Amino acid sequence: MTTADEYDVVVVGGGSTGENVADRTAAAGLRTVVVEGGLVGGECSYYACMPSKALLRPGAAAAHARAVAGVSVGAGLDAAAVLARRDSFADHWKDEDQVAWLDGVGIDLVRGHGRLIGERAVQVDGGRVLTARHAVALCTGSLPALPDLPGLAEARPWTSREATSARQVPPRLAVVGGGVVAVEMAAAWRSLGSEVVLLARGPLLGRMEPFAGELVADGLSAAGVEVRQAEVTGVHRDGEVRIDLADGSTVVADEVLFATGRRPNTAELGLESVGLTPGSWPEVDDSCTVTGVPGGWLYAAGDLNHRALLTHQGKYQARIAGAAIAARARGERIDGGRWGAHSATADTAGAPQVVFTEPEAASVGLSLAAAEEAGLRVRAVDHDLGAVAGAKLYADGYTGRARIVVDLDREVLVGATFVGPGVAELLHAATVAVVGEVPVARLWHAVPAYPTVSEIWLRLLEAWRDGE
Ligand SMILES: Cc1cc2nc3c(=O)[nH]c(=O)nc-3n(C[C@H](O)[C@H](O)[C@H](O)COP(=O)(O)OP(=O)(O)OC[C@H]3O[C@@H](n4cnc5c(N)ncnc54)[C@H](O)[C@@H]3O)c2cc1C
Ligand SMILES: NC(=O)c1ccc[n+]([C@@H]2O[C@H](COP(=O)([O-])OP(=O)(O)OC[C@H]3O[C@@H](n4cnc5c(N)ncnc54)[C@H](O)[C@@H]3O)[C@@H](O)[C@H]2O)c1
Repeated sequence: MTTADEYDVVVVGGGSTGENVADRTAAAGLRTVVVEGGLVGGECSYYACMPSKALLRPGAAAAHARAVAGVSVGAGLDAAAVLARRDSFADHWKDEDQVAWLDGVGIDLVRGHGRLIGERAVQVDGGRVLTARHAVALCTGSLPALPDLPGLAEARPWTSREATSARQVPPRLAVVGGGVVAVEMAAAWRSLGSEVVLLARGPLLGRMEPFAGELVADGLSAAGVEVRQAEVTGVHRDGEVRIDLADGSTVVADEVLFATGRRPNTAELGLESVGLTPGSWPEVDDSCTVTGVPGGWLYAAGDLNHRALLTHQGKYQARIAGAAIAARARGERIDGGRWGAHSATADTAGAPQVVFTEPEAASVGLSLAAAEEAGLRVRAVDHDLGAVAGAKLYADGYTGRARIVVDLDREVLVGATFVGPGVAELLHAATVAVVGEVPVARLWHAVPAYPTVSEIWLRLLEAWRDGE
């Protein structure tokens, strides 16, 4: 027998995105429930951002210390201590704290697998039915996508989950892919002592400026990772793993990580009950309202809508969607214009991302290629980051590069990229410049302190002025 529970808002998926949608709708006085089938907090807390950055930070800290003459650092990392610190950043894979937070802000939690069964109705584990007076927000995230290769399933490959939660350092690790997960996990496990081979079928970090992938590849090679251009044709496990490559050679490893992208977590979500296709990425407008379903009651935010697969962008979409749900519930108009209160404009115009390798790669907005593809009249201005006094002080022999992409018609930045040690914290200034559409002429008055790495801004502006 099923029982019906009526809420104002039903959120399916309590990852970082779902938590933030619920936070906003509950704060607006709407009775909100979160349905979560795993751990409240989702991938970011337990199998993605937090554990991966906890694995990467010790190697980066050691590399930065080694790059300053006179500082003495031991040979390697204490892997057991690094893994223990990682465990604590993953809250030991327990979600009590996040459940307590939901409770504290008055959001109900129903544990189980949620599935749409029609308009404004979600069934949990085939039993209890939750109905929504105003909105259902789908925030079920994405799953690792594995290629269809002979022997792969039987070879029990690592996905991002095993790569962030493994308790032993594999002596030999092969990593397949050239995206963010591949380069970060290659760097992390190399720093912990694994022999790592990275098998990429194209340039690394293909969505960033080309120099980002090149400098990150150099950094990985310098750390001892073997970076190979290769197409994997088959995988077999017989104790160890054998990875066959298109050139006829074979790589042998103890574990193989497939970091080959993501697929939507919608196969078992009941999309067919509202006329959508199971297993697809739901299409949304800028307020994260699903466009294929009439009535404006269904939202999809975070990884699930495929706009920008990043925790901070998912949370941004959650704030936007939560505000849109609240506005519609009050009968107010949606402010959906460019940079409007209910428009996730930054997803396409100003989303920042940091790749936490050594060197780091940090970018916001459009690359030169993406800007040109979008039909903008742009000029890229580059500068050597290592030539800046602050960078020379930061690390002996500092190697890095920076680029701004300037829209020639409006004379504003539409993109910026920094690659080098410690550049992550440079990025937010660029995000403010891009999102604020600050005229280049005004940026001259934003004077970077001497001698910081931020003086790269001055060098870039001089290069722009001098037409280099
Ligand atoms: C290795 C790795 C490292 C990353 N590092 C970073 C980083 O440094 N910075 C960054 O910004 N991004 C990073 N990302 C991306 C980031 O993890 C995702 O963008 C983010 O987790 C998406 O959040 P979400 O809430 O949309 O989805 P998820 O975190 O996947 O949450 C979805 C939730 O829904 C639940 N769920 C799914 N289906 C159902 C259902 N039918 N019923 C009930 N519950 C359900 C799941 O259990 C889960 O808790 C990384 C990703 C990976 C793989
Ligand atoms: N620091 C961060 O911000 C961070 C860290 C990790 C992940 N993430 C997010 O998580 C998402 C997933 O990351 P990802 O690295 O898995 O995906 P990705 O889309 O960034 O990269 C996938 C890579 O796999 C390759 N690939 C795909 N199919 C393949 C095949 N059959 N054989 C060989 N190579 C193949 C692609 O060419 C690409 O290089 C990204 O969108 C990223 O934004 C962010």
